[in-house]
Amino acid sequence: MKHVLVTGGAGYIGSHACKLLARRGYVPVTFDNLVTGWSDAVKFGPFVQGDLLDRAALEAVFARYAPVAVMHFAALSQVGEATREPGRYWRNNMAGSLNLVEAMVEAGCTALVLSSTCATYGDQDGVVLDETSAQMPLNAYGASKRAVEDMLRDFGASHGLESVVFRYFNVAGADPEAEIGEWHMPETHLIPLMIEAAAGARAALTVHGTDYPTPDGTCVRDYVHVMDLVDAHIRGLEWLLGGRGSRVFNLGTGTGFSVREVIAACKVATGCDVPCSFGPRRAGDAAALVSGSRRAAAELGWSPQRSTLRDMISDSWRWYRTGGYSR
Ligand SMILES: NC(=O)c1ccc[n+]([C@@H]2O[C@H](COP(=O)([O-])OP(=O)(O)OC[C@H]3O[C@@H](n4cnc5c(N)ncnc54)[C@H](O)[C@@H]3O)[C@@H](O)[C@H]2O)c1
Ligand SMILES: O=c1ccn([C@@H]2O[C@H](COP(=O)(O)OP(=O)(O)O[C@H]3O[C@H](CO)[C@@H](O)[C@H](O)[C@H]3O)[C@@H](O)[C@H]2O)c(=O)[nH]1
Repeated sequence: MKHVLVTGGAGYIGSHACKLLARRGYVPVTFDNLVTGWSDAVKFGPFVQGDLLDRAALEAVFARYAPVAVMHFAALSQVGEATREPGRYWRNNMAGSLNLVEAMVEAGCTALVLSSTCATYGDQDGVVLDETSAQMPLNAYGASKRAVEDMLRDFGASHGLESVVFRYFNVAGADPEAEIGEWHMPETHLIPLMIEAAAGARAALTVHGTDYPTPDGTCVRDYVHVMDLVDAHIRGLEWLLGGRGSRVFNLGTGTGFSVREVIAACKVATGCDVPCSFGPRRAGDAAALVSGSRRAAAELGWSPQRSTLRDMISDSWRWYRTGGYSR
């Protein structure tokens, strides 16, 4: 059995990756400190509770499981928090990833799939964002992710570390079987907050900014279903295990939706009104982030199957109605 080390496997995207890895015959070994994750989300393989900043804990996990590759999801990832606490973001995301990569090199594990983000592109009005676009992050979150990408290039050149870097656009939805889903405490992401408002668990959704240079004044994002996203990760893993070398891929559908459009789709998918209030812009937000690349389709054969607003919202709604990890 091939073990794959999944950092952040107790989190939203990492837990969905574990489910798909297990289904495809791998043993996902979760390494997570539970800073934003849930032990209840670790259902598909062994769990090692540990911190990326603890080098000895990382060395122990490589010695025990000898993973063939690493999927590296563990990070702090809230744009607003990163703007308020840049030091925490640089330490966790950058220093933590350095520890991980050094432990990999020492253990002779040379394949890494990285969660990066379109937040590394920053706010490039009117520019089609593909993998060759300039990276000009607006906040410590995006900057720390760009730095990890740079670090991987150096470790590739000097230590033979091969990496597939995925720059995700906005990830949404949940396991259609509602075994796992998105559950953050506190929640900051649009779709789960909107669902709480639709369910009456929150007084209203605050729309952050209505004066952006977009067709309806609210921010535009490219939403991709978490199951489609983790399917790309398996393809990236197999690309590396097949010896095809380091590569960067955007993961988005190429279609952008404004906050107002997502709210309208929520009303249709759930049959409930979404009470809204309208507030100022949120610090660190770009006006529009939409992928302009077909590289993942062309080279990995990736084809999103559930990334419609209807499916993403319906799957999140179903998961929310089961009670999440608060049950
Ligand atoms: N959700 C999105 O829309 C989105 C978009 C782009 C990129 N990403 C990236 O995808 C990855 C996963 O995001 P998510 O939404 O699942 O977040 P999440 O917060 O649900 O999961 C992150 C996991 O990492 C763990 N973690 C954080 N720091 C750690 C450390 N030092 N040591 C061990 N574990 C640690 C947390 O406990 C958590 O379980 C992140 O790297 C994020 O930057 C997410
Ligand atoms: O209560 C809310 C929450 C969000 N938004 C807006 O909704 C959009 C999406 O916000 P959110 O769901 O918080 O996602 P992003 O801030 O776009 O960030 C996500 O997507 C990035 C890539 O775009 C990733 O890097 C991050 O990890 C991930 O959190 C943004 O325009 C927000 O301003 C609101 O209007 N009200």
